[in-house]
Amino acid sequence: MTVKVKICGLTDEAGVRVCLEHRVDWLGFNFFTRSPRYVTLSRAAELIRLVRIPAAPPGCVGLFVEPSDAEIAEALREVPLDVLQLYTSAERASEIRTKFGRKVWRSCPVSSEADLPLTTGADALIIESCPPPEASRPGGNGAIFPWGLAHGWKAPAPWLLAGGLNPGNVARAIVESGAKAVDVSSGVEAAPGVKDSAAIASFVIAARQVVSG
Ligand SMILES: O=C(O)c1ccccc1NCC(=O)[C@H](O)[C@H](O)COP(=O)(O)O
Repeated sequence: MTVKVKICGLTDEAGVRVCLEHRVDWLGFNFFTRSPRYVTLSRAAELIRLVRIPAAPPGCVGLFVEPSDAEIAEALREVPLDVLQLYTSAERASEIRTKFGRKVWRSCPVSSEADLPLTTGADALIIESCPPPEASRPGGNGAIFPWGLAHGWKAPAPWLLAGGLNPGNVARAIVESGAKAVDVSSGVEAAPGVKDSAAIASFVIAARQVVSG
């Protein structure tokens, strides 16, 4: 089975276009205002208009950190998001899923086997490393966790592996974790918030060379 790929934190047309060329499965737009990858709702909507052209467009994912209902409602009014990626508790994720009738992916910080969730109110889970103590944001820090932790995990939902992946380590990460889908942001950038088209292309090619499951 070909591994699916999400490229997160897109901010410009060049990044979106290289994702389309390489048939990336999901594009991520970051609505956390303190992120170097933050995009306004209108900018995300503008970029998404570019991807509605192909016959099989990628899914569009909006990333939120502890969002209020009002924040989600406004985003959904302005941006045609397929998925809400949430940094929040399982209970709040489930509540948002019910309230807004939209697919919800919950980001779960993992540093040991005990952190791997066994239940979920979400449609999918993104498992990634815990933020370093000095971090100013809960994700997008480029930190990794021991990928092998996920191997025997009885995941309660489909899941994506994230955190510190890059073109040079993604193949090994897939093999060691057994992931069927991967998510990257800082590992395909030339500088925080500036996507590198060549790195995006190399990442997708490297991930898809691995046969998972
Ligand atoms: O990227 C950010 O600045 C960010 C801010 C707040 C919450 C999450 C954030 N990023 C997470 C992601 O972009 C991805 O979904 C994923 O975790 C990959 O992160 P990375 O380690 O940078 O590849």
